[in-house]
Amino acid sequence: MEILANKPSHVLEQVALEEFRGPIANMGGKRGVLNTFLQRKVREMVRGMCMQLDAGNLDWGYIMDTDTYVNITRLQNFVSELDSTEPIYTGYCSRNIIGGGPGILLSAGALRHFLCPRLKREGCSITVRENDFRGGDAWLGECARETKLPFGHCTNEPTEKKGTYLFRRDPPWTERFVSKDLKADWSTEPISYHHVLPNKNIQGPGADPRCNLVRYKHKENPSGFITTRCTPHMLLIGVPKAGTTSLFCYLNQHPDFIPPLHKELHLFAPIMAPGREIAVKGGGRNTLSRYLNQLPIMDPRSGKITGEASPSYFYSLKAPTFFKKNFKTVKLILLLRDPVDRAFSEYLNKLKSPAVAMNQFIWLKKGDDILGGQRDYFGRVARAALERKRRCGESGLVFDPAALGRDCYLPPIIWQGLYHQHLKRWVQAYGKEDLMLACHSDLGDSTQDLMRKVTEHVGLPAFEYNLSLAYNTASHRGADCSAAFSHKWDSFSRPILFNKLWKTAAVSNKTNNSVHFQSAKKDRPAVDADIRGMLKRFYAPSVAALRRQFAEHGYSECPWMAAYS
Ligand SMILES: Nc1ncnc2c1ncn2[C@@H]1O[C@H](COP(=O)(O)OS(=O)(=O)O)[C@@H](OP(=O)(O)O)[C@H]1O
Repeated sequence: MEILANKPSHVLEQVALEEFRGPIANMGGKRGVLNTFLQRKVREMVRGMCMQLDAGNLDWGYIMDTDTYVNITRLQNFVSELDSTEPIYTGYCSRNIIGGGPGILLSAGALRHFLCPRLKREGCSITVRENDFRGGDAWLGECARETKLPFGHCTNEPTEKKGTYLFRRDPPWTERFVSKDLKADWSTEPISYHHVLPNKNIQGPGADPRCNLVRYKHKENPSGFITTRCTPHMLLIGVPKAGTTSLFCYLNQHPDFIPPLHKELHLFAPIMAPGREIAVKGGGRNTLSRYLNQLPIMDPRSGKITGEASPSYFYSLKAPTFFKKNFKTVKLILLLRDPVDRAFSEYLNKLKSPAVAMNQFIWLKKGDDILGGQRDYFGRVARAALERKRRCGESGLVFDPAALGRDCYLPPIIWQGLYHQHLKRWVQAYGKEDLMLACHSDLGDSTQDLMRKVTEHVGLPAFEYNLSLAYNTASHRGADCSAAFSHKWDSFSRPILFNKLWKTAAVSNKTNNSVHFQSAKKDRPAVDADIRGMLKRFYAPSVAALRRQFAEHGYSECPWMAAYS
């Protein structure tokens, strides 16, 4: 017995497209083009089966796409109880056709006596409709009706015993989203299911526990389908200017890590004002779905994970509990840098843009020469921070730009170094097994060791990273290396927002990114010794509190901490 499992090969698609280039160009509406292509594709697949039949090579034909999972042994068992000379047209029965997703089974009888003679004569017509989704399965359904080929052997009809669905519309890991009466018994593996990534190495329906599956409806997907996503399994939560770009870009090299649309998706963006949570871009109810659309689509059986790096999360009041509740399997990483070096790096970065600098060093007056130099401006920031702390007390300092007029305002460049205030929320929500604390200085000579720990922490197999370059350094600023890794996406896995936002940008960035944001690990200008002294005095109590937190929760200290006592 031969089953011709007819996945659309590139050749077949090419043929369909080549033949169709003219009509497609004249058709205009996207749906119409898609419908026509899909219908044409299935017609070519059935034609291929007819040729095999004529050559005496076919008992059964099975039409499926690259996103269909099929257990061929189960399929063979299923057909072994049927007579291939009978006209059989079956699979997932949907109204009066066989739905295409999980595959369509056609017997030699159905092909020989119904479909093939018709295709050889006038064929079945291709329907072009603009606003109606009519895929290849609908075409085959109409063709079957025209030729009076009956459909049957449905295993998903309401009368069937629960759990006998053999051709399923969705993979087992989406089961919990399916309404109760449709729930199947997955202990018996079905013949096939739809909505998987093409992955030839996968056996069986077991899902990866690292995938925390969520289902949501989103506007961006033109088909309007409900979508499932794994929430990020890894989050690099901070701190800004601690080498987060390098760490994230190194991790992107791992073959089992699939990158998101770009670094810093910013589900929370509290930098300008902790407490005033600003969920960037979109806002409101669509925020989470927009966020998820920037993540790749993961097959939970693929052994791969995704994650993202938004250093501002560390300062969010809501993020720790939100992630705990909604991103259930998440592994967090926090890199901490000496707060004075961190502030200086931020200062050097913000100097690039006077407008941003104005925002950051907000107590400077309009007309001040912001780009004047370290001694003037970084020094003024340091002096003002100390003076304000003396006058207002640490608890009296305000971080909200709404309080700009008040003399106790402390701008982000400084308050972001008060780590102890923010760490407490994270250690309350997460234990050591989920929250990894590391030091910026680990990115020096011991980067390989740091990456080994990171890899282990996020549950990936060991990997030898290329750590020769550093990203986002003072001489080569830029926070995004995802484009350099976008080859890891295929048409299934790539983030939905990719199409909208990145179509052209990604292509032009691809080459740029791999060189532009990288440099040799160079020294940047040193912090002036007096200014360092001032800021050290400012941060000393905070670092002391941080050390107590580290001790209490069993973390190893960073080398710079002792220098603050
Ligand atoms: N491998 C390695 N070793 C040592 N230092 C490194 C490395 N990679 C990045 N860096 C330094 O980290 C600073 C940038 O940090 P981030 O990428 O976290 O910045 S950002 O918050 O994403 O903008 C930036 O610090 P400054 O140069 O002091 O500005 C980078 O030089």
